[in-house]
Amino acid sequence: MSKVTTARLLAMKLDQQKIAMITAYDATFANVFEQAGAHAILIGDSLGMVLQGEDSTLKVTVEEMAYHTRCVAKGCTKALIVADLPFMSYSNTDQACTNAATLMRAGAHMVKLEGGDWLVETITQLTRQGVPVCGHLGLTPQSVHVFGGFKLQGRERAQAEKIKQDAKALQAAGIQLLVLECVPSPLAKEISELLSIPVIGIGAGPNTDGQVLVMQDALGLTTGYVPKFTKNFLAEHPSVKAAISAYVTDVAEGRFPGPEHSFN
Ligand SMILES: Nc1nc(=O)c2c([nH]1)NC[C@@H]1CN(c3ccc(C(=O)N[C@@H](CCC(=O)O)C(=O)O)cc3)CN21
Ligand SMILES: CC(C)C(=O)C(=O)O
Ligand SMILES: [Mg+2]
Repeated sequence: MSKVTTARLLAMKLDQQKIAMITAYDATFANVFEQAGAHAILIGDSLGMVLQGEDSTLKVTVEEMAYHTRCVAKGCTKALIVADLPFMSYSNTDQACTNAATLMRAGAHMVKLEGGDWLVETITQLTRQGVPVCGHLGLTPQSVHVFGGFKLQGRERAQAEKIKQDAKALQAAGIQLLVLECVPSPLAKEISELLSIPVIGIGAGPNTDGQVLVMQDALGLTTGYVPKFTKNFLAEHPSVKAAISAYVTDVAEGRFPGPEHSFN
């Protein structure tokens, strides 16, 4: 596999080849995952939960994200490296630019931020200044206390319409990738067809342009409550590399996610 760029991900959407993304937080796993064929590696602020043991992502700092981004970047030569801007690190355009610069200097190729049309100006500025941006809609974990828990989003008609409008606004502002988390499968399908950029789902059914999973979930290591949209690929495979290769091919061939991993 040659170097993955945003242009390559767009070409994959047009060719109906599914994109496989997975989180990683260090050089060792990032390297194994890219060898296993993952197209993109996400340094997710989920590290607050899976590495730090917190019950939300809210305490994660830009410095912590930069440290893990540096670690991942050392282990990767091919995958697209996407880093989350953490909670309250992009409250205004200047703050977003400063913090995005820190993550890009740490080795990210793209930054991800959670939210809808209120981010239009921020996305416009970031992209103008050379920072590729990934959006994140649906269940945005940084808003867990607004939602009252990690709950499915977009079930009601008005809520679904808002997510759709936000997706269009973010695309118009310049995002090159969108993560759609925990929404009904038909809504995710509709948004994936509506947008020209690739849409990566998690708990969003099989009809998106790709999938993302938290690595601890994909390897069956998550303690406590395991979200229904995850699958332990290590259960049926002899090594971490084989497990993630299976994830990549199951996504490519439409075997993952199945109905048991999706909300209808
Ligand atoms: N291990 C792990 N996996 C993740 O996917 C993940 C994290 N951590 N931390 C950051 C966020 C939080 N996420 C979560 C966490 C829990 C649910 C969850 O419990 N979902 C319920 C849906 C409940 C409903 O029906 O509304 C589920 O059954 O999956 C969803 C997303 C996704 N991200
Ligand atoms: C669950 C994914 C999409 C994420 O944002 C993270 O790992 O932080
Ligand atoms: Mg995140």
